[in-house]
Amino acid sequence: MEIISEEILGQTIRAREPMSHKGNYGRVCLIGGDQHYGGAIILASQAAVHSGAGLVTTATMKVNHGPLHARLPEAMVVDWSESDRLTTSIQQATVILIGPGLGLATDSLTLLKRTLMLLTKGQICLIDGSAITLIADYRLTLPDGPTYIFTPHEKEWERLSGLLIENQDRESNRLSVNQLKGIVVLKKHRTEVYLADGIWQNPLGTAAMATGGMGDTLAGMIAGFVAQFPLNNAILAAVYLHSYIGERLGKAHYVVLPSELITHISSLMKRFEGN
Ligand SMILES: NC(=O)C1=CN([C@@H]2O[C@H](COP(=O)(O)OP(=O)(O)OC[C@H]3O[C@@H](n4cnc5c(N)ncnc54)[C@H](OP(=O)(O)O)[C@@H]3O)[C@@H](O)[C@H]2O)[C@@H](O)CC1
Ligand SMILES: Nc1ncnc2c1ncn2[C@@H]1O[C@H](COP(=O)(O)OP(=O)(O)O)[C@@H](O)[C@H]1O
Ligand SMILES: [Mg+2]
Repeated sequence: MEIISEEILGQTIRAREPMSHKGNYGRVCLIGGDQHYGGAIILASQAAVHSGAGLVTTATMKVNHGPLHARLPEAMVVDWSESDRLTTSIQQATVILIGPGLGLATDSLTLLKRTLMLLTKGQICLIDGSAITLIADYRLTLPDGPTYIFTPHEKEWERLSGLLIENQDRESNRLSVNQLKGIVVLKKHRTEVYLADGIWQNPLGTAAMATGGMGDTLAGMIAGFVAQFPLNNAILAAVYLHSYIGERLGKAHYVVLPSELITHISSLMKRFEGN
């Protein structure tokens, strides 16, 4: 197992080409946020925009549209029950993130199944939060073609892999990840990233980050990073930077609010950008 270091940031985050435009920085479609968990998809969307994703569309329950737009006018919104618009948004996306605040209702399950069916080769699909629990509970199979990134916390990983938290050692995790045919970011105090060809551990992070919405924020950051940068490095850099900011804020704050962490992403990306 290798340890992620600060160099990953300069190796991954590139200075922008002067002649580039928003279309060069990825189209991210985020799907989630029911009547109880609108905050989760708002945080994920903010994190994707602040990480530099070129175009962000958020498909969420209609009740969340006003709150989302009030905080993040940069995002486009789609009513997740409008199936034609949703289909177009998914088809046009280079990166799809599904799960933050999606909930476990029948409509959420239907939405997840429909999203999975629409995915095509070359797209990157991040699966977080409720989407992980639904895939585990209903044993959904994922179509071949897209690249999948799962971002479970330990309990979600227990549901998905069948490994009890106390049995989640690296060898057992590796075997389960291999069966999933995806990348797994196993979130905990020292998050582990299971890539196809190696396991990386995040050396950063603090208990000041143990607050609702922190994982939704990471999911949005990873979505923004993989929309712009090469896959494996993008995941490692997003995981590292999320905790780097969390640790810094944690020195002066008892608890780090995800919405505060998000406001620091872009300035730190600028500080660490490589040529
Ligand atoms: N503002 C919003 O809208 C927010 C919306 N959210 C959305 O809510 C949805 C449900 O997600 P969820 O994570 O809150 O609930 P769930 O999947 O039941 O897991 C909790 C269970 O797992 C256990 N557990 C064990 N180890 C753990 C670990 N390392 N990290 C965390 N938990 C661990 C834990 O143990 P316990 O607390 O009982 O000790 C408990 O039994 C999802 O869509 C998410 O996006 C949230 O992001 C919050 C902010
Ligand atoms: N004690 C801790 N030390 C380091 N990081 C933590 C700690 N507690 C939580 N985190 C981080 O916060 C995030 C929590 O994710 P998750 O449980 O999915 O939150 P939520 O679903 O509420 O957004 C993960 O990135 C995790 O690594
Ligand atoms: Mg979560």
